[in-house]
Amino acid sequence: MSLEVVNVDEYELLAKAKMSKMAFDYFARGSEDQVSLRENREAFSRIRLRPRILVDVSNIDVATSVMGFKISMPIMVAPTAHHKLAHPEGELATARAASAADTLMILSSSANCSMEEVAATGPGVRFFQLYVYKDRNITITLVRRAEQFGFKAIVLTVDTPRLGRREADIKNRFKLPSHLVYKNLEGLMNLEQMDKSSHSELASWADSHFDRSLNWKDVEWLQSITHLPVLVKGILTAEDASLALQAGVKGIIVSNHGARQLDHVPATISVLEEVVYAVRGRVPVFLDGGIRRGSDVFKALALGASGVFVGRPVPYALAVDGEAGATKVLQMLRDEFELTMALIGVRSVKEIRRQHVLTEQDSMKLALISKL
Ligand SMILES: Cc1cc2nc3c(=O)[nH]c(=O)nc-3n(C[C@H](O)[C@H](O)[C@H](O)COP(=O)(O)O)c2cc1C
Ligand SMILES: CCCCC(=O)C(=O)O
Repeated sequence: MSLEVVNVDEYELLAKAKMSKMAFDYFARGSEDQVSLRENREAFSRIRLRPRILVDVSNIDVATSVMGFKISMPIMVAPTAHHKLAHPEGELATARAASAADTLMILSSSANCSMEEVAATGPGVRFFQLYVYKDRNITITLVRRAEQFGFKAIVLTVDTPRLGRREADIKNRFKLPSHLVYKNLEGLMNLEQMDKSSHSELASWADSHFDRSLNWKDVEWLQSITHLPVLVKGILTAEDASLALQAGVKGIIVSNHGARQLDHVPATISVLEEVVYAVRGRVPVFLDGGIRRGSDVFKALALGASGVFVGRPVPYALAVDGEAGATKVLQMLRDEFELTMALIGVRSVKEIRRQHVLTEQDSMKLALISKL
């Protein structure tokens, strides 16, 4: 297929043309009124860049290291469920693309491929994303498998005691096609068993199986059953960042679940700095939500993130062009990030500074000071 895709967003339109309405809406939409979904993007556009000129940028190094693992760039793959809805190779194609880009991937616990299958695609730095189910033995088994199949950390998603209200899925009566399964959970639970209170099978499934009682004590419990580092994904406030540190987590992902959970929460890029401030360098802070350009990556790093994760663009690109599409998404973001660095006058990730960006709050403060 000769397609000249020149930016990440173009994959969304191409994917829409290829996928069923039910599948596309599942990937694309946020919850309720899509306020946070829009805001995740718009908040990036309100941040301005402050380039420095006449810096020798003939050599630029975008490589970094995340929790002790060297990767080629601070751009990684977020856990998104059901990649076989996008492409028959599912998460296997994603894993190959992440490895080829020499970057890190988080495998969703709701993937259509198992940890074992993903591990068998070859070497790669991979974390496993965990939901905690009512039956704790399932969680223990998943953690053991993550250890066994070489996953390097557990990413506990903490913003989903219940599924957010995704009205497109309700209208479309979202249902996973019968040939696709929650591969990591096969044999561990009755996958058919769910209350039918919602027209979305996803919501019914989550509401039947997710443990709504999950709390900070369980974060400590999770760490007590594994030697793998535990990160929490879904922190949006300084208060919770402090509690996460008290609970002993090894990393924090600032995330609003791609605006699919509580609507009207702020964009993740708008709250990153308060979390970074609360954490004060004790553990790495990452961000996901609305990353579509290399300049978004730069802005997140300038505001204190150690790296970012990309969600929807990966399944969109898979739908359009399989593994090659996912590879291209990572390559385009990397190239744009490198170009942004060059035009801003920084040569390595370490040289990115807070002074390279101007937020709305900065502008307000400057305006106030100038009136004094
Ligand atoms: C289709 C889809 C499925 C997702 N599945 C999961 C999941 O299984 N576990 C999880 O922790 N987050 C999940 N997320 C949230 C992503 O990890 C991530 O927070 C979000 O997609 C980032 O925003 P972006 O899509 O704007 O890049 C999902 C998001 C989408 C869009
Ligand atoms: C049952 C959870 C499905 C995956 C998920 O987290 C999402 O669709 O956002």
